[in-house]
Amino acid sequence: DGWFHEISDTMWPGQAMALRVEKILFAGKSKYQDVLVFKSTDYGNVLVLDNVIQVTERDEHAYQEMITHLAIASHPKKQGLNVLVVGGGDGGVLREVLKYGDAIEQATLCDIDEMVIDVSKKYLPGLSNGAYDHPKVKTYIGDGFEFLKTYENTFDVIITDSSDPEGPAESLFQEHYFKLLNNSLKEDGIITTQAENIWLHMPIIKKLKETCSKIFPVVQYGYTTIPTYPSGQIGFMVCSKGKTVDVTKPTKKFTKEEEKKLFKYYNSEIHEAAFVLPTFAAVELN
Ligand SMILES: NCCCN[C@H]1CC[C@H](NCCCN)CC1
Repeated sequence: DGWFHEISDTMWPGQAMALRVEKILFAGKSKYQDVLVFKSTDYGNVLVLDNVIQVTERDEHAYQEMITHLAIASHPKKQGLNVLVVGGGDGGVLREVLKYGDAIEQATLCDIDEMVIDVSKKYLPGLSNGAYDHPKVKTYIGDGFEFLKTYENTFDVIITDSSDPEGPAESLFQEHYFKLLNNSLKEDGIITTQAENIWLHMPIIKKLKETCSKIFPVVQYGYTTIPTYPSGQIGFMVCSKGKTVDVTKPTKKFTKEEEKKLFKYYNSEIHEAAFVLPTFAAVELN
């Protein structure tokens, strides 16, 4: 019928986001998952993995900016930042990391699926926006879980930009992974992970917050609004290794002019507002 329907009986039963398809641009199978890219009539190009919408050109900033800046903008360190992205092969998070310019010493990305990086560069070039060719960027193809085991006390910020718990990213939701993250962080280090939707996944979010709270002194669930993810909202678990770090307050102050130039979604007010929950979620998570 010329429409893509994001149907999942397990992850979002009885509902589905539908996008009208103008043209299929790529359809293939990587070592890990089905990869589809189509040109939509109203949301730009769309990347789909195993029938789950990952990014659309029209609304991807809402996710990429918030998962990145809730962490980096609240980090106490302002120079020499060493940032790792686990997953995020589409390159959007990497683009956001580089907006800190000279404050970034090194930006590393580790994604398990090279096909995602290749098709994103080709069909959604605005996401990485050249980040993969930046001198401060290093890219690894591999399992983020294994990658982290080789780094101790190395990163100031680790962003886990993963797909859903069902599929190749399953291990990135387990307690052991958060222990690895903690071990790879320097003091005062901050992590953010994709942490699901309050309308659909309260049990997963609650479990994730409990798991993180065993390991990190600071654990906060913050969220963004985004039309093409199920129920139009998705959150991030933002944790700090430093108990005096308040991840709900940006320490990096951009001017209003800078914010208008740099971002489509993020600003210092929405940074704080992102952690204010509707009552049905607050009673479960606070
Ligand atoms: N760099 C952007 C990748 C974004 N990952 C996606 C985030 C949404 C998710 N499905 C919706 C999850 C439902 N709460 C798939 C992976």
